[in-house]
Amino acid sequence: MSKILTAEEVKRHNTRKSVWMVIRNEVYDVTSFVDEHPGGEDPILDAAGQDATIAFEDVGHSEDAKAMLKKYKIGTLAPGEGCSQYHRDCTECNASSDKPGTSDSKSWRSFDGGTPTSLSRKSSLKCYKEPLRPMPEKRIQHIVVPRERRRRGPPCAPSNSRLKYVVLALGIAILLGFAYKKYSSG
Ligand code: HEM
Repeated sequence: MSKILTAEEVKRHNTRKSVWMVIRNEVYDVTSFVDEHPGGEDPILDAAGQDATIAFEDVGHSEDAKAMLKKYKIGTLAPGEGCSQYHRDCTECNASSDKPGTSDSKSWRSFDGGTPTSLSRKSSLKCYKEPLRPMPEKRIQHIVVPRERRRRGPPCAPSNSRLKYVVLALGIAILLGFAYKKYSSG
């Protein structure tokens, strides 16, 4: 069974020595991954000890990256603990007393006393919502196919219809040649 962890515990692991973060209510210890992270150590260290759900999703991590998370999971956030705009499920937020902005708020923002810059873009949202489309699609917006590649065949090749006329004309010429030979000899 998954270990239940509090936001306070996660927050303590916010240095290079120990890097914990929350993504969709699951707690990950990614200390050993900091050096291996293909996106460099900075984004991971920036999110250390915090809820990194939106930071993680915003990058448009691949399915492989999402699958890798499993390896680093160490527990699940205690119910209500991560109730902030980064929370997975709005119904939980709405039902809970510790909504963001309230005086007894237990949101990550109030724990940290501020919103990390990478997350501030969505700070007006109450809950984190699944993006409608996978992020990688968003990143590949314009694929321009060079004009030359769109043509079929080399540019100087005779077109099919022109070839037909040439063959027809040759056939007629041969037939006329035979007919002329026959009448002139006979
Ligand atoms: C905590 C677990 C994390 C894992 C397992 C992980 C894994 C990966 C992997 C495998 C890639 C290579 C590209 C891909 O396959 O998507 C990547 C790229 C990247 N990651 Fe992470 N990542 C994690 C957390 C984060 C966080 C919290 C951030 C914060 C913003 C972040 C920012 C980035 C960036 C900026 C790139 C480069 C993207 C690019 O070049 O297009 N990652 N990550």
